[in-house]
Amino acid sequence: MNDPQDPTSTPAPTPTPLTIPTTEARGMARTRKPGASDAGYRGRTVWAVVCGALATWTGLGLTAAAAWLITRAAGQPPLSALSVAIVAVRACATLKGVFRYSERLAGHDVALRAQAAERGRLFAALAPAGPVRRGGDLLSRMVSDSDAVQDLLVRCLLPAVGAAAGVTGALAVAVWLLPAAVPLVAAGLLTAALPVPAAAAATARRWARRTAPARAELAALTADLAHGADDLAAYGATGRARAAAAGAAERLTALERRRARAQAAATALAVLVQGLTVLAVVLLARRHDAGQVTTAVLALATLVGFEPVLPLPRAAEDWVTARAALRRLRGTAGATPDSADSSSGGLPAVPGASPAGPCTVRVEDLTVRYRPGAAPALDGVGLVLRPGRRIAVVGPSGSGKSTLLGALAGLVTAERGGVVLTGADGRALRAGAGPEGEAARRVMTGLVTEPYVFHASLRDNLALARPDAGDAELAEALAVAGLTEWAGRTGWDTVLREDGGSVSGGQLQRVALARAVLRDPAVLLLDEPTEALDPETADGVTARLLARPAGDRTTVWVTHRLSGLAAADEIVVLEEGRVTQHGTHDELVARPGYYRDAWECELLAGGLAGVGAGRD
Ligand SMILES: Nc1ncnc2c1ncn2[C@@H]1O[C@H](COP(=O)(O)OP(=O)(O)OP(=O)(O)O)[C@@H](O)[C@H]1O
Repeated sequence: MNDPQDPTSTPAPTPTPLTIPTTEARGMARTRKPGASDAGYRGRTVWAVVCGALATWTGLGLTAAAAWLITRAAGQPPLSALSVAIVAVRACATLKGVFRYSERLAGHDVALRAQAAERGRLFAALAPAGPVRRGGDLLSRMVSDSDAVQDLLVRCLLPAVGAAAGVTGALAVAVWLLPAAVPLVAAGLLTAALPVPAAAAATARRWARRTAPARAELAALTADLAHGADDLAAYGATGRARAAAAGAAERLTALERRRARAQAAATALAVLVQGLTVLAVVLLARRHDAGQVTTAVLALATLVGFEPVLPLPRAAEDWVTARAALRRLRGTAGATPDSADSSSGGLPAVPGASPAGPCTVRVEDLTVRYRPGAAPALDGVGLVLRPGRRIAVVGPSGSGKSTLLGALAGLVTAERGGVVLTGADGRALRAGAGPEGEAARRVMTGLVTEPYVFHASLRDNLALARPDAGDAELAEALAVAGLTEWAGRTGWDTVLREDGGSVSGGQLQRVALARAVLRDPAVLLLDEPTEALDPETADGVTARLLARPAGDRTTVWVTHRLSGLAAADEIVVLEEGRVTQHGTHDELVARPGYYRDAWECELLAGGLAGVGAGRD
């Protein structure tokens, strides 16, 4: 989705496959020297700019020479008197085409390379943060905003250079032929080149503010239509939802039409200035008795000098959009772990770096309230999660389990207290937003948001969590999630659908789980990893998760299902936002309370009777 708060946000284009580098490509990317590619960009950009200017000047030369040739030829002079002009016309015509072609080639080449590099940088910045961002947002930034890098050069910089060349060329012709016309030509060209584009940019900003809410509304209704299609059909509400989306589309179209009219008015104004300037130049040349040839050449050179200036209002509008997109891209990269390394977050030792070695997590008086006045979702929770422990969090629905995991992942803001992660090196980080929180999230993350599969291959969907993972590690993560057989049938390189349409709910959940397992952070957070699975599969996944050698890794997982929790080192029971019980399975079933009641209910439900009998 686009950022509805950002007025210059543009709708995300049709999703294209999210191409995540394969192992080999990632290797190549690592070995490429950044300095070499930067120098390559600069060289190509300079070449595009030079060719653009030369194309404009040769175009001017072509018009001036042709005008001179035609008006001189009217007087039927000897052919030899025209030969230089004939050669000039041919040379300029050929060179103009060559320079324009070279400009387009070099410009688009560097723009597409820069765009690809920007997407690579963005991906590299986002991937280590783990599965904490929604795919739509990621895809929008990968596809839509990184287009801005391309637009900036092709639609903004090159037109601006062309306009500057046009202005200087036309002024040079005026200086050469009729210096008295210079102020007039300069005034006309600068009016079309400066205030008109500035006005167009201001108008673009104003209209963007008006269209952004309409676009956000349409995006939300369209997403509802796509993602909620089954529910809408089940309740006979598809027609209503379609009508609402169509209404939003019409409102947006009406606004866009008015915005296009404003854009056309800016271009028309520039054309009007062009016409008036040429007319004024002709009148001035006549007053100075400049002669037919001079008047014709001067008028046509002025006319052609305006040509590269006319696209400037459009370029100014594109500049507004591109700048906003670049700001968003910088914001994304700025909030990523790589850039977080440059910020201290008020901590000692290496600024912004994650704690090293085994990590201890202290949850101190954690109180979370989603709305002022509402009951707290967490109320003074205090816990110490030691390295290497496997800790299950259980409790009734709405007791605050997901909120606790969200707070550990730094996705939930605490009203009071907080979560502090301390590494073996003594370095402490507070979970939350900002660079410090990002650094904490690098080592304390996992499956904490709704599972999501990207429009990418199974391999790339997994590699999102660890781009440098080898095939053996990918296969191991899949095995823990119980997806080995499915992966064998589906194929590692089959593209999965972004909306999860090509995988079942349970498979989607397990792909996300495999991703979290592959990431293998020091503190692995899992929010109901077996939620969408049948009891037998869920038990298998839990058993494999708990059977993995823990080492120093702490695993915190939220679950409703108590089967298998005998293997957990600790069980935390949350009720109404408070920790009411804390101990091992055996300790908790021996005490009256929520855990024993829930355990007995599970046994009575029948599915676990065998497991319970086996244990006892
Ligand atoms: N985004 C939110 N906005 C407002 N209230 C919320 C939000 N998320 C959770 N809550 C409220 O906070 C409380 C705790 O919710 P939470 O999702 O953490 O519980 P839970 O134990 O994970 O529940 P479940 O087992 O049903 O997933 C609930 O009363 C819930 O309604």
